[in-house]
Amino acid sequence: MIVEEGKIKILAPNVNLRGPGKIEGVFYNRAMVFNRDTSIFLLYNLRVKNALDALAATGVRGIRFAKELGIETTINDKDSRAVEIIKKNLELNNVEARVTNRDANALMIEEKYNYVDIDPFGTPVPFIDSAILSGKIIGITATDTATLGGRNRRIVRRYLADVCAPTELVHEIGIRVLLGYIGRMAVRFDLGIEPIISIWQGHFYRVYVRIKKGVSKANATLEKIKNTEFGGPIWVGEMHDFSFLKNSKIPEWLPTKKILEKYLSIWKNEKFFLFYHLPSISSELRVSTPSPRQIIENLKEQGYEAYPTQFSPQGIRSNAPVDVLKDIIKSANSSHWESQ
Ligand SMILES: C[S@@+](CC[C@H](N)C(=O)[O-])C[C@H]1O[C@@H](n2cnc3c(N)ncnc32)[C@H](O)[C@@H]1O
Repeated sequence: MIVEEGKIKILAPNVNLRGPGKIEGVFYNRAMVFNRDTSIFLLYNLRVKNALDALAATGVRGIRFAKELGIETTINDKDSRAVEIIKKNLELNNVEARVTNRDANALMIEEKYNYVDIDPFGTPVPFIDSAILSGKIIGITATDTATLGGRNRRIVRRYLADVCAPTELVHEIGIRVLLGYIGRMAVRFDLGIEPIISIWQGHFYRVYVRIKKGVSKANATLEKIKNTEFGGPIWVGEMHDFSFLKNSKIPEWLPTKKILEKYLSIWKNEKFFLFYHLPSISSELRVSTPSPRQIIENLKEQGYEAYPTQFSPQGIRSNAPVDVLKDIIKSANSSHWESQ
């Protein structure tokens, strides 16, 4: 089957239209178009010279790097059937890239890249050490979201963490477990990390991280990894690079441009550690939940910062203390009844 994505066409022997699934063989996952678009978005704005698509399957991501961005790309998969498909797909798109048939870890230990992409089935843990050593910037997908968020506490230890969060916070905690893990692995090599974008969409997390050399960067990274009331160790620093996001542009041709626009408008201000979940606070107060937009306005009127979050349409990120928020919710409820 031939599928189109962005500016390329892909010969895909197995196509998965929804969710991560467990299809055998070389497969193309339609549910990951947004995931791939975020890497095109990042590299379009960072303008790197070379990149490694370390776990490539059909090669769709790496071929997009080469064709859409003109990046010198190495496309790798340890499965020789995948490598055959990748070569055919390069021909199909009339574009060149280096294709390798190696174990990704062996390749990354030997070679350095401006950007390294790790997009495995399930957990990225087996590839993180070598990705940190190979890439100046790394993009990591994790589809083991239940594990990372602590819903499977038995195996969250895979990330050397122990967390337990209320349902509404599970995905932010999960991303912070992942960032915390990458950070702790980096500091062992006297390296530090700086997140550029952190993403949750349905069944995956995706983080883009700069790897910074030096003891001071490693120390600064450790400062941002702590135990919290929801367990740990987790990343407690910012999840995004706001100056990068502020100056970034979305390429016109991305198939999920509209979705990315929505996310970007949220990421640009997605500050602070965790968020307030309005329905939880309202139910504690036994009142109804006002609209998040109204609460954000009220908080701003009182001089606080307040923003939406990608993790919940009913969530608000703010530097206001919870009591201020409770007062606002209560008065929103009484003015609602007065106006009836
Ligand atoms: C989820 S798929 C990659 C999907 C692809 N990045 C995309 O965007 O469509 C994971 C791929 O990793 C490959 N793989 C698994 N372990 C590997 C290893 N140790 N070294 C290289 N490739 C590996 C598998 O053969 C599979 O094709």
